[in-house]
Amino acid sequence: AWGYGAHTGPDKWADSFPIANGPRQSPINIVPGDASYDPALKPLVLKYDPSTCLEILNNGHSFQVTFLDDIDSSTLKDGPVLFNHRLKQFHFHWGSSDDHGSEHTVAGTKYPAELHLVHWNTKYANFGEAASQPDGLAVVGVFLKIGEENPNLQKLIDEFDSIKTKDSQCSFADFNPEMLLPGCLDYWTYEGSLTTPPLLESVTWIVCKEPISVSSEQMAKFRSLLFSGEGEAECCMVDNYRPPQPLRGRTVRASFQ
Ligand SMILES: NS(=O)(=O)c1ccc2o/c(=N\O)[nH]c2c1
Ligand SMILES: [Zn+2]
Repeated sequence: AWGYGAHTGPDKWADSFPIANGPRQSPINIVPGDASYDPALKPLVLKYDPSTCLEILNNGHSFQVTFLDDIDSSTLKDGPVLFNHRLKQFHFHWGSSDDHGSEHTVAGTKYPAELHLVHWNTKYANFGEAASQPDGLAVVGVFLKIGEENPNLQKLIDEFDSIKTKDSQCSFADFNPEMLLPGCLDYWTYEGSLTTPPLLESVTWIVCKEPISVSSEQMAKFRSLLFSGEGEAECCMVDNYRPPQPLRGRTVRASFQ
């Protein structure tokens, strides 16, 4: 099975998932100077309902908070997308130290972590269907930057003792992911893919320019989660990021000047 280790990591994914070498893979290095400002891009409209928050889990690749997506209560509209999208889950990617860990980079700058809010286009029946369509998913990426302790991230960290090992989960309610968004929703957008297998080329990426804060101590708590399952040799969940992939002629648009 795929992972982030020497024998299972990103350089090996193409063996089982040949699309890894496809024309619209993610993440990418965003070069602000090369991005083209598009005045036609609308402001992002993110409306999240905390009552749709279901559980927090460790899936062996990251930790994830999943949402009830059977009605239009937590949605993404406008921005670069033409249709309404529903929030399915959010998760993170991070490094083994504070100087790296994000998937996207900005002019080569690596952030210590990156949040992904995963939404699916409601013109399709469900996430699985949407994930196989070129316009099926919209993922909002938010960078984490070392600074003040983030009380909203702390609400997630406080659950980590219950989800330390692979395939553990616990119920988690009334969390509003809006609290994890930066104040300014200026973004870059481009057509890309899932950054983990199956690496499907179905994602409109929406990467926020402004990071949110996380303290170094909070990042250390992220690194206390385990890739390994209960009763297995402990393997710290760190460096669960794919490095930037070739742009292959794609245009990155900016919603701001
Ligand atoms: N890391 S990512 O591109 O946001 C992402 C989002 C949703 C995903 O679902 C997946 N398998 O079912 N992989 C995956 C990666
Ligand atoms: Zn992700």
